[in-house]
Amino acid sequence: ATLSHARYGKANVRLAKVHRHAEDNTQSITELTVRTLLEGDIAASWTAADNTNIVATDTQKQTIYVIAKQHPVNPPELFASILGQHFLDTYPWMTKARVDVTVHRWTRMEVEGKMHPHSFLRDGVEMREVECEVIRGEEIRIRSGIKGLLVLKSTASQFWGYHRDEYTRLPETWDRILSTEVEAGWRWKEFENVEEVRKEEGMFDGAWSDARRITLETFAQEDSPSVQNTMFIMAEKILAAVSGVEVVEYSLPNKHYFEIDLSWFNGLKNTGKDAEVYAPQSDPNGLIQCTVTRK
Ligand SMILES: O=c1[nH]c(=O)c2nn[nH]c2[nH]1
Repeated sequence: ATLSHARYGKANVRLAKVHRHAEDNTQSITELTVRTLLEGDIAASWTAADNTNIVATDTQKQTIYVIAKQHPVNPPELFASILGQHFLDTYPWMTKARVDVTVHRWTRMEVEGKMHPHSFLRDGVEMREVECEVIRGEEIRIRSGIKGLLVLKSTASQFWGYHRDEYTRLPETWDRILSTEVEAGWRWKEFENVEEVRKEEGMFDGAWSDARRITLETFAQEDSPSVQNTMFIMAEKILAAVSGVEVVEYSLPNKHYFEIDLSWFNGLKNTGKDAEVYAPQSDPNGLIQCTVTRK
């Protein structure tokens, strides 16, 4: 048998970094979940039970804490690049470091009309994501994204004109509830090295807030003819807004809210334009995905 591919590391490494701003006596906090995966001259551990070149996953975890202490953890794209490069610089037999960083929300509290200096709330499970690959002798590849952003609109969503045959039961609709949990990603141009990532670090936060704003605004403002068309418009707008991004991807579940026919109850109308009480569906869900490039 042949070992065709091998990588290993530590997943679900959680850390929180407190930033103390002496200038205005406020503090902020960044909470991350980090995953590292290393590749290189490590096959012997799998094939010959020789662990000589294995940097223990615990060592990788300890390294994450040290690098988070010694370097900025924001923007997460820069932190992931620094961490990935550290592994290649420190272990010459490693050829690739994949570092994934998830940023959890701690939104500053507003208390008595003022932004509180050191209190925050978790306003949603929404996460900011970064996937970074640092490969020896190649450019740094970074993909940023949003996950878990749950949205719903109660109208201005349609779905009609689709193929119909003997398998089709779904009635066409010009007015439905639309809900999805946004999973969006944007792939950056390649970076020569960590220094180039650092030089352009200002664009990552802007891209994330542009992508989030565009997603929410487009979702709300489009009288959507389908999930397909609306997500394509979102992707087009992100490409137009963020010059450093080359590819935008969306994966949107269609989290259905079904109308409930109550006509069995003395003819009670609750479908079509009379629909008010709906049945939210945990499953199954539609799943609509796309990749949109500049050209
Ligand atoms: O927006 C939608 N796209 C689809 O492809 C689909 N299929 N069923 N409902 C749907 N809604």
